[in-house]
Amino acid sequence: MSPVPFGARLRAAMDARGPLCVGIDPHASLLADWGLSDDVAGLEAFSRTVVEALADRVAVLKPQSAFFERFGSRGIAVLEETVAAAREAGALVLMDAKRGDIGSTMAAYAATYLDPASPLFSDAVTVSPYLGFGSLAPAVDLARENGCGLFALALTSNPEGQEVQHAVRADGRTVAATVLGHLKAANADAASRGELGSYGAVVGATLGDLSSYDLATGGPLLAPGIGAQGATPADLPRVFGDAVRNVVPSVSRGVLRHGPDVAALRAAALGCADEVRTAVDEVRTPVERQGL
Ligand SMILES: O=C(O)c1cc(=O)[nH]c(=O)n1[C@@H]1O[C@H](COP(=O)(O)O)[C@@H](O)[C@H]1O
Repeated sequence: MSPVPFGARLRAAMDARGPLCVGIDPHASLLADWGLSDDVAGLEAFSRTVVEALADRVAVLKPQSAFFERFGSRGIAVLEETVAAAREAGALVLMDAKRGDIGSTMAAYAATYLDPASPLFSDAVTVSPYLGFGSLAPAVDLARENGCGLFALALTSNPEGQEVQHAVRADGRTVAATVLGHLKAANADAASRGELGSYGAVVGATLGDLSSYDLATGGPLLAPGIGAQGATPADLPRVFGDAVRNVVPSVSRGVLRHGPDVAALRAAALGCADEVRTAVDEVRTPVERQGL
């Protein structure tokens, strides 16, 4: 039997738990604020607390691999435990690794995150299309095979991204629009079935008006930048327009700063998910609001 596609699983999770992704970003400064040591023991305590607080109630958890990798193999071991525990508790895990390389190497990255036999197997992974979208083909294929998803960097939340992503090609399209076009093609099958696609774009919530871009890729739009980078849930309709229905807002420090108290972490995440729901409801028609 073929696995349920990631897009369908994500839609179900967002409907059930609210449209929110919380990042697990164990910054050294957060470890200190939580009274934890800046070492593997601190990393482990931090990650376990976030999973305990949120994995059974938010739609998506997004461990940021860099903060685990900085502790070497023992940090990766904590990452493995974190992914497994979060999935076990019912969250979808989006590994934030932003991988990208030539196709033959990309196949190994794809196997790392999207092969069920891998200790880092996740529901989805962030990828960089800046070696050419076609170089991601092994990840696109493996994701399809295993019911996983990808989130390709299209319009990132950081201002430096513009020099690459807004660059205009010889045919007049921007680089970012080209990435969005590839994702739309990859999601076409799911769209023809009326389902959310499994191939997402990363589009920063910090970017202001994006009406010059076709964000209707048929897939999810991961929107980092809420909280510490200055965007708020109320900004989402203005930034994403009608595409806001497919937005998965992502917040890391804005929620994590409420730890280590489990109840406070939960309250922060659920409060944020409620704010997102309210903002998204603004652009829904009355018929959609009644679920008709
Ligand atoms: O792919 C991402 O998640 C990502 C893309 C992007 O454009 N901007 C961005 O901030 N991120 C990640 O989202 C998280 C943002 O963290 P906060 O600023 O603390 O909410 C970090 O882990 C970033 O690496």
